[in-house]
Amino acid sequence: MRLLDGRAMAAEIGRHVVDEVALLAEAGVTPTLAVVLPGDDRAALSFARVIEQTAGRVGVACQRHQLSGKPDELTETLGRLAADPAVHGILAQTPLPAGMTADEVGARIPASKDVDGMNPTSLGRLALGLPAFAPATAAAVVEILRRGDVPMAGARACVIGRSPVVGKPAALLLLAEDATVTVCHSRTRDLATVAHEADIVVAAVGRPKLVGAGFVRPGATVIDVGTNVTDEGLVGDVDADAIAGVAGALTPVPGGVGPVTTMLLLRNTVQAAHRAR
Ligand SMILES: Nc1nc(=O)c2c([nH]1)NC[C@@H]1CN(c3ccc(C(=O)N[C@@H](CCC(=O)O)C(=O)O)cc3)C=[N+]21
Repeated sequence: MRLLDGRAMAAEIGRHVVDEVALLAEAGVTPTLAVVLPGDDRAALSFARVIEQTAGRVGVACQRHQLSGKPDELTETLGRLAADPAVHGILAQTPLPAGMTADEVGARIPASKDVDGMNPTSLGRLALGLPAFAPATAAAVVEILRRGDVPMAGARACVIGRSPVVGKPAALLLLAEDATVTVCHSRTRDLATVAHEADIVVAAVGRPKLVGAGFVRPGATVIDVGTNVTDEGLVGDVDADAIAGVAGALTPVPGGVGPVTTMLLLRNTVQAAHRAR
């Protein structure tokens, strides 16, 4: 089984990001990303730290806005960041405060700063195949397949998970690459059998080690989007040991989708800064 090295791919993308940052610096602009943490969440906090570290390496400025979980505070913060000309990109991390939906939150992020593709307009444009910022995690899935030379056109892809920030946009992006896409979720009957049909399996459900050997057709490519923070550390949605003898290729956790997601978020921020000039 081939391992798809997300760290190496992120480093390669990062070299282009650094060049773009240098062009902005000549114009006196520092690309700036605001990371909003709506409440207390381990996965969200560790993502914020990873973003800050990576941003520092490529020359993107990062602001962390840690909130207390109150919906009003989130609304107010997003309004302020939307109006601030020094902020080029806004990431509102999930999980969101209870009772708030991703589209409701996304609507408060102007499309021009919507570097994680949460605005309903961004998602609608994605669905229509029009240019828009795509959610970074979903974009990372396709970026890894492309850089890993995994053919998408005509391939059968199975996306497990239908969240607005990962599963749904990943399905749209795979469709735009001419894959034949099946979207599975918690109510799917015979999930393993459906996944077993696929050439590409994308696991984005947030259930540690859900995807075992029975889900994977011999030689299939498996993209593990899961970043479950457990007592054993960071664990993916895929049982890597169980599928090692079956899959053709796999993204490891850590070191797979995560680093590419982070770099694409920064690339989007730099692009937003370019467009704001
Ligand atoms: N609107 C929104 N968009 C997100 O993309 C989003 C979110 N909300 N909420 C939280 C989760 C979590 N998430 C991670 C991304 C990368 C790593 C990452 O780079 N992890 C490293 C390991 C880091 C470590 O070792 O701690 C890796 O996989 O190699 C982790 C977690 C994005 N999320």
